[in-house]
Amino acid sequence: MELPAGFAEKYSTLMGESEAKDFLASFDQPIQQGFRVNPLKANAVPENVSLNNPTGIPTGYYGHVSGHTPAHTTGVVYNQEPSATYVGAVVDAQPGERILDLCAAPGGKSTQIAAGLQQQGLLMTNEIFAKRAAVLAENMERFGVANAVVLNETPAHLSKQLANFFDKVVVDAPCSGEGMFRKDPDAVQYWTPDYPLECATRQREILTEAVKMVRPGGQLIYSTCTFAPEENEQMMAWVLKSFPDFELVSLPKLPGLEAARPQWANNDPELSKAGRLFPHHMDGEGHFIAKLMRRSSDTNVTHKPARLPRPDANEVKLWQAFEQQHFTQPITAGQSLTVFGAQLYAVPALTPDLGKLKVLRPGLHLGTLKKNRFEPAFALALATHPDQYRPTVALSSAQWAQFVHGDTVTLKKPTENGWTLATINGNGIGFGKVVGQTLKNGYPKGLRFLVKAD
Ligand SMILES: C[S@@+](CC[C@H](N)C(=O)[O-])C[C@H]1O[C@@H](n2cnc3c(N)ncnc32)[C@H](O)[C@@H]1O
Repeated sequence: MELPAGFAEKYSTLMGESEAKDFLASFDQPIQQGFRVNPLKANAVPENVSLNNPTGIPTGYYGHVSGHTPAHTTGVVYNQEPSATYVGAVVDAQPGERILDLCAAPGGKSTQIAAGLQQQGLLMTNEIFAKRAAVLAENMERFGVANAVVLNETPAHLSKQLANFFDKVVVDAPCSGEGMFRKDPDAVQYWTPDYPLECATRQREILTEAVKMVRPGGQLIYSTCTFAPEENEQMMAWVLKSFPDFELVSLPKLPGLEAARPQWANNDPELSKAGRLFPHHMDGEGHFIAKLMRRSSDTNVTHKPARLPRPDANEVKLWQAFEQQHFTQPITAGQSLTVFGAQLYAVPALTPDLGKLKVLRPGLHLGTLKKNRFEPAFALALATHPDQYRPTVALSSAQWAQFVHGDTVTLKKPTENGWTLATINGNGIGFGKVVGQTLKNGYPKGLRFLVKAD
């Protein structure tokens, strides 16, 4: 690979000739692809994929799963570069926590965090760019996440509204992307010797807001996919100096994860608590990960609960009638509901007042309120375990191909009429309305595709 001018020289100076030789040679090695399986789903083992997991991330494997497979369309897998899966492992989300993923699109870390939360607690997932935020929302839906609020905001707006709120704030920072050179040729084009410093300026701005949102005793997880010390060890040295109530904490021992290099910053030995992944030492791309703890203080933090537009009594009745008819147990008991236009959402229990923040999804999209009827949403289908819902219809592979193409599916025998959860390999793929032996297609128009024969 042709590396940008000045890159090899920089790392030869930093690493010394001997290590730099191996490091630079790694750019000519093929990349490793990876994917994670989704523990929120049934049968979370994709078909036709050999499972190979030397990283120690329990749900992470080497390989790639096509977007046009039952496993991908039902949210059983998320394709993610192996090193990137380490960030979620360091976040180590636990059921019940409140977590903010501040730079979240397209959703690799957020879907991994959601898996750890197991639908309990709150994930606020944010992306500053609207188009990327839409992709984030789509991935959260496909993964079947029921306890996420998706936002399209600046870090500064968020920190004004959500100071001291989160148990964990994740900053997977926009960076110079040196660790992605092998995977993304655009990253090579962008790079100049000054680019890491430009990125570092933006990272300091983001971190200045991020620290405000960590509750006392909470954690800040910072990661990049670059080798540049300016964005890594030097950034952490700056955090420790600028925010004295934060301290670095040791990372879990994971294969290939090595200590960061204090000598690339101010020699503070604390910096070695952060971690690095190098492609000449492990089978993945370059990453940096650090975990910081905010020392506890007496700050008494209270946040008002979400104040979102409520559905009227008739609208609530329409949803409850649907819920009673189709779900084996109520799924929104104790949760508040909100309406955005005609769209009904279930708001995650811990959601605070969102003020004037730009909200893309205030929780799980339940469906559309029509005059005297309710139409369930795609997101609800993907978040519903088939055991929770009736009626369901199990599609064959050929019927699944018709369904994701948007075609009407003819069922083998007549089943109960009405809104039916179509499934494949034990997971929901969408709702469709059954009339006799016909399943009318409810697969979203924007997601439809033609399954090509091998
Ligand atoms: C490394 S990517 C995030 C990848 C994501 N966490 C994942 O795992 O899929 C960094 C993200 O930060 C966003 N970003 C760019 N500038 C930003 C800013 N000033 N504040 C917050 N986020 C920003 C980018 O649009 C990008 O989506």
